[in-house]
Amino acid sequence: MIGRLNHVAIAVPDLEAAVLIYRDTLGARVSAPQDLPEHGVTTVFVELPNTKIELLAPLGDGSPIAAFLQRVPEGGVHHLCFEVNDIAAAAARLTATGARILGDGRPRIGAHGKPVLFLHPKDFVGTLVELEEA
Ligand SMILES: C[C@@H](C(=O)O)C(=O)SCCNC(=O)CCNC(=O)[C@H](O)C(C)(C)COP(=O)(O)OP(=O)(O)OC[C@H]1O[C@@H](n2cnc3c(N)ncnc32)[C@H](O)[C@@H]1OP(=O)(O)O
Ligand SMILES: [Co+2]
Repeated sequence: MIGRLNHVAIAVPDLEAAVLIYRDTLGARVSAPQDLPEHGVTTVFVELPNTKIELLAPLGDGSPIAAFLQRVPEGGVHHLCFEVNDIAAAAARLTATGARILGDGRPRIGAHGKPVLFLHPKDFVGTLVELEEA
């Protein structure tokens, strides 16, 4: 069911510092920051030949990454995003197995303008999983 690895997300306390590391120290191509108020994050994408790294900083009150950054103040790997062809079919299959979809269970439009949903890390060997419709 899952296809390509769309991105690996890293939650960071300081987006500018993280951009310097990826752009200047590691020499990667880095996008401009994008505020996504409906997701409570600001994102920067690092473009690699085979996938992307999503740098995530909290935006506004009640950001879903706030508690994570309290636990890991220096930042760390936050989620993996896999592509699926049909997100409604993927959601139906996953809920049938008992996996928990986070939020209201319905896909929302993600950073690439496509529907995304998130799966509870406790159901996926301790890793928060995002699915994005390809
Ligand atoms: C726009 C976009 C895009 O790419 O298109 C994005 O990615 S937006 C990316 C930001 N949006 C999201 O992440 C949306 C989905 N995420 C959420 O709803 C939340 O972050 C949760 C995953 C529910 C976690 O929330 P929070 O940390 O406040 O809850 P909590 O403290 O009760 O955590 C419950 C348990 O899950 C663990 N836990 C929390 N976050 C985790 C993570 N990222 N990876 C692995 N485990 C994690 C905690 O340690 C805790 O374990 P213990 O019970 O053992 O202590
Ligand atoms: Co993501």
